[in-house]
Amino acid sequence: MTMNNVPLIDISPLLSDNREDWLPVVENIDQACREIGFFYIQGHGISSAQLESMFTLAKTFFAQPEDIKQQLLIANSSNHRGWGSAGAEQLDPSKPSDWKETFDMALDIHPEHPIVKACPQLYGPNQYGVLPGFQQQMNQHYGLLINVARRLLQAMAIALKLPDDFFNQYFDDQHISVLRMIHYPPRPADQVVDADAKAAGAHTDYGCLTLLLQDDVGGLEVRNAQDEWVAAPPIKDALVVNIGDLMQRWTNDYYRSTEHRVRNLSPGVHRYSMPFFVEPRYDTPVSCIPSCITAERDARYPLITSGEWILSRFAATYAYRTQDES
Ligand SMILES: O=C(O)CCC(=O)C(=O)O
Ligand SMILES: [Fe+2]
Repeated sequence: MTMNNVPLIDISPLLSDNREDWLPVVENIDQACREIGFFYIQGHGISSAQLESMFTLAKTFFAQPEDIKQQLLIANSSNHRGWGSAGAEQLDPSKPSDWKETFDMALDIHPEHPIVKACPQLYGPNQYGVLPGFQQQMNQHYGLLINVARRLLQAMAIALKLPDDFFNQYFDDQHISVLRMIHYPPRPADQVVDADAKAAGAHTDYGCLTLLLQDDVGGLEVRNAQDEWVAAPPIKDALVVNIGDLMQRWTNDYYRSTEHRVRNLSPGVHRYSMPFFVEPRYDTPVSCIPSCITAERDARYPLITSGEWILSRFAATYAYRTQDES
């Protein structure tokens, strides 16, 4: 049976002490990764109240005055942290800019730390601004999400016949996962957009996995293996998980990094979402996993490090970076 829609998987058995209980979940995850590259998870253990509180926080954050947010401009950050204004990120270069503002944070590491010296484009301090409790709440949520991600990565390692900690060994205290908050405001009334404009253009994600929390507005669409755009509507308290390009490469294209987009929203509607981009430490060697090199499929990709890969993708996506470079 092939999947036309995005399946829903209860991952709570992954917390069982009995390894046998994990296997059906491992299989379901593996199948979803191979067939559509997208699935919903429930039973992830993050409470409804916690998820709600994050939307409240996002609304409060983005409602701050423009000049306060300007002080956190991501374009002024050497390591890609902070606020991005509407139009800064263009996911589909052939279409008018996405209409959204963003806030990115990751592990907060002191500028003098050796890893920051080694790779200053990906490590270093966050910019939080002045909103009381913001730093704590973001970091707390980041901690909850990385734990869910680690559970999924362990399940994938088992499915791919690797040691349990194969992926997680690269998710120690120096991984480069990013928690992003997104606000899609209504487009200005006088902005001319063509009929197929999107709130977020069609794209794939760069990293290993993305765990997405979306509000109840809807609009997320996923391109399935039959090349049809299918809706991935909000399911209360579920997270949407998808495979990114780096994991596709690591699995020699067995796991699919699937295109997705966000439909243009109705006039006057605000949408909020929070992707957590799960990315291993910058020096992770990514070469095709042995169980993914088969009689039918030779290794398709040479070795690359996670950091090289991510930086090459940043350069292609951000207007402010390409402007800097030209
Ligand atoms: O806002 C959404 O629902 C999706 C966002 C997304 O795909 C991304 O930021 O990579
Ligand atoms: Fe995405």
